[in-house]
Amino acid sequence: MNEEDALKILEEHRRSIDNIDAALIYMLAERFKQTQEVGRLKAKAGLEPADPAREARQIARLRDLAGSAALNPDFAEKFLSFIIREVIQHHAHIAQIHQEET
Ligand SMILES: C=C(O[C@@H]1C=C(C(=O)O)C=C[C@H]1O)C(=O)O
Repeated sequence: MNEEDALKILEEHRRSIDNIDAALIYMLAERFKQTQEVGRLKAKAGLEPADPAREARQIARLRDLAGSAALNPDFAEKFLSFIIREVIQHHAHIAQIHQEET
């Protein structure tokens, strides 16, 4: 294959990759909207920011889904754990603000 043809194909792949990246950003934004609400709810009710039992269930489920989607389950776990760590930090921050206000 010559370079010109290869560059055309590369461009098509990259257009699709850009669409997927945009979808990921929108999906993450929606997820964080929900988790921020959960953080406020937990702060008001005095619940802990983290719920390790729920996380274990989510990780087991996503590892399973990853396996059937031909995605590396270790990567799926790392990715979800990274997001959850960030969410828990947000929850701890929301709880701290709530405590200072009451
Ligand atoms: C969102 C929650 O809070 C935390 C964050 C989670 C998540 O981002 O999915 C899951 C469990 C909790 O550690 C929750 O309890 O549902």
